[in-house]
Amino acid sequence: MAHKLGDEARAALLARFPDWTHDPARDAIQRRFQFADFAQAFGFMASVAIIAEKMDHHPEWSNVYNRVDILLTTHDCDGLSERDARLAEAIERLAGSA
Ligand SMILES: C[C@H](O)[C@H](O)[C@H]1CNC2=NC(N)=NC(=O)C2=N1
Repeated sequence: MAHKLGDEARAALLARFPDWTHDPARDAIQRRFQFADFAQAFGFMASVAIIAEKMDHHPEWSNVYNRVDILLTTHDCDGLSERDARLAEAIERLAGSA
């Protein structure tokens, strides 16, 4: 069972991922990624999808051409959990190598 982050842990997560913005209403973090073209964007999404499935933790996302908007939150606890931090970490790594 995922546990919702407390205030201190949430602040630490937000500090760790400065390129992500916090949505207080959802208790979620979100970020826009921009790629050279659709193929790059979709390849990134495919890589994220594989990792998300392995983690059993999935993004809420949308794609328009070369843009991918990702929102992370944990539905099981209706807010941010350590699972979101782990997935954000993996997404940042993939984006860095894209
Ligand atoms: C049954 C399945 O393990 C759960 O629904 C998983 C799937 N992926 C998930 N993804 C996210 N973002 N939050 C969850 O609580 C969650 N739960």
